[in-house]
Amino acid sequence: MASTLHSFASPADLAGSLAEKVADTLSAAISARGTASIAVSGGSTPKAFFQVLSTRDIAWDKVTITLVDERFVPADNARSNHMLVDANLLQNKAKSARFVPLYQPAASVEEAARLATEKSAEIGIPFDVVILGMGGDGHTASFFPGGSNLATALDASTPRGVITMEAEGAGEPRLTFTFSSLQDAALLVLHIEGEGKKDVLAKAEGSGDEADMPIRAILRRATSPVEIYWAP
Ligand SMILES: O=C1O[C@H](COP(=O)(O)O)[C@@H](O)[C@H](O)[C@H]1O
Repeated sequence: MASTLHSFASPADLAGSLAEKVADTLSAAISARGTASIAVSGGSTPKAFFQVLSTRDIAWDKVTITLVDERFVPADNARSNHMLVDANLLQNKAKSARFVPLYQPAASVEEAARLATEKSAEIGIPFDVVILGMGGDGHTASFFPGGSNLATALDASTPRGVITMEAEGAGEPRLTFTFSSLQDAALLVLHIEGEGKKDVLAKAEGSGDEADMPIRAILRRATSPVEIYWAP
């Protein structure tokens, strides 16, 4: 599917524009169905965007927020994506939104993935908004090069849900929605910042295997247009 690059002069300009686009999309879904859903990424990039989005005046009590992926750590661990969302998005007006975590205490990461699949099934299909990030290795969500379940994660025929992923570059074991869960969002966004990430994107947009740069699966096969938001 096609992608569109939206470039901004600064991360602050990007955060304001993306927050407005997301708020409009969520509000339209609420007007149409009475509810809305958004799956966001963690890492370091989205913090400013989360802070601006949290101040937007929409019916947050009708919005369900979840994560596209999570490290297999509790929410009080500094590596937790839940912690990042809690501290920066579930604040201000967005405090009244419902949050569905991917991590929960379980005997194994596989059991945690099963529980997360069960819990997230209530959110509804497709997501209204998905915000993806991208690592310097071309991973997105927790689709890491060399990942233990990468082929399954990227296979369009894999049922929607949360699966596990382990990879050299991932640190802890991961919980990640599958490609099939994310790729048909009403608004599908790739949010990256910095010159380095722009170079990674250019490489990903070139030829090569999806397994080497898994973001290629989204760029090449997502059903929804990919809106790329970039600032230096
Ligand atoms: O580990 C992760 O990395 C990616 C990219 O993070 P960034 O800090 O380079 O923006 C992130 O999208 C993903 O959610 C996270 O688990």
